[in-house]
Amino acid sequence: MLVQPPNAVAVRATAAGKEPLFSFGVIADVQYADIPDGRSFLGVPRYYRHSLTILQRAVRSWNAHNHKHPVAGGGVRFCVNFGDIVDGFCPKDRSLAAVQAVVAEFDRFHGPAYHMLGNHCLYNLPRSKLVSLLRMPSGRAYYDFSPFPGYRFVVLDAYDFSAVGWPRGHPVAAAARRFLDERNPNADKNSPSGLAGVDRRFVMFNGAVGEAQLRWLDGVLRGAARRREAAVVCSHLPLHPGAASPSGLMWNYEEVMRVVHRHGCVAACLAGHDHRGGYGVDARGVHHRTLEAALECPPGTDAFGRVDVYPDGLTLVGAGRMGSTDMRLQLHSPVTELS
Ligand SMILES: Nc1ccn([C@@H]2O[C@H](COP(=O)(O)OP(=O)(O)OC[C@H](O)CO)[C@@H](O)[C@H]2O)c(=O)n1
Repeated sequence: MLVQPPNAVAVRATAAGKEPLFSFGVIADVQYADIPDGRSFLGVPRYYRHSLTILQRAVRSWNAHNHKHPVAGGGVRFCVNFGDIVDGFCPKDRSLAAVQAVVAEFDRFHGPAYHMLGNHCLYNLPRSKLVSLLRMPSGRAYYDFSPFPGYRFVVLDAYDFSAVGWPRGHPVAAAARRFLDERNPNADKNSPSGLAGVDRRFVMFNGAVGEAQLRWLDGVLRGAARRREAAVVCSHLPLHPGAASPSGLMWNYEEVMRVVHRHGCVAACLAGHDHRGGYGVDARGVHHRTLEAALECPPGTDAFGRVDVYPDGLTLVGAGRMGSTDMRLQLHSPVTELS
């Protein structure tokens, strides 16, 4: 059975020729640092300064769209930054200034910016400091908000259970380290060498949603389903093997997706982290879009986007290296049994 949110009633038109209900801006993996260009561990060029220019162009584009389309209730109402605001190579005495420089660019956007934590954020600054600098509305790194009647956005903390971002000796860091030791035999736990298929996700630069956050997610989605809201889940780490390389996935993506599928109200899961980007639809009809990184765009190129939300789906309008993706609503009846 197809379940639709209240404002989907009787509207089955495609995006063409229709005004969106509202739009939001997206950008991922800015990884800004005021340092010369470099390369990833695997040799992919990274443009640490140019990524800030891309963010500036993104903000100008979102603001200009609102100027051109001053639709009542519509327009680019907010933007979402999918994490890794600063790069791990940023000299640590300049981490704070780098994050502040990026936040200052988001402040030029004429609406709220919603952030999430990535591994590179946590290489630079303590999570409590980041939660405050990034003005996370709940005072913690996971939260939800409703930007438009009938819609709910959920932001996950993908490093809630992780070996990064917790002080040495912290019980979470110690437990996450034991978790990795049991699954990754390499001395360097950032290396997926020898791991096969989705087991390649068991590396230190990934993490998981912890038990308390899973219970919170269950409650938020239960409430959304009861109110017949359509939900969008935002996470630094991708949640579907069809939309990312195995080494980029969240450790417990299956557990998170069981909660997501249980309520039948999630239209799409959006993510960053896997810089090449990806897209797939899972067996329950949930769209998974991993966004291309700003960091790996050579000067003169871009990677950011705008998502137009229609009663029957979401359309990502990508700029530059961020491809456009049409995601029609396929919400299903809730799954009552865990599979
Ligand atoms: N095989 C590897 C890969 C990486 N590392 C080290 O791990 C740290 C994080 O890697 P990095 O590529 O910078 O992580 P990102 O979050 O930018 O990107 C994630 C991937 O794209 C997911 O698909 C860094 O210190 C690397 O040197 C490693 O040791 N061995």
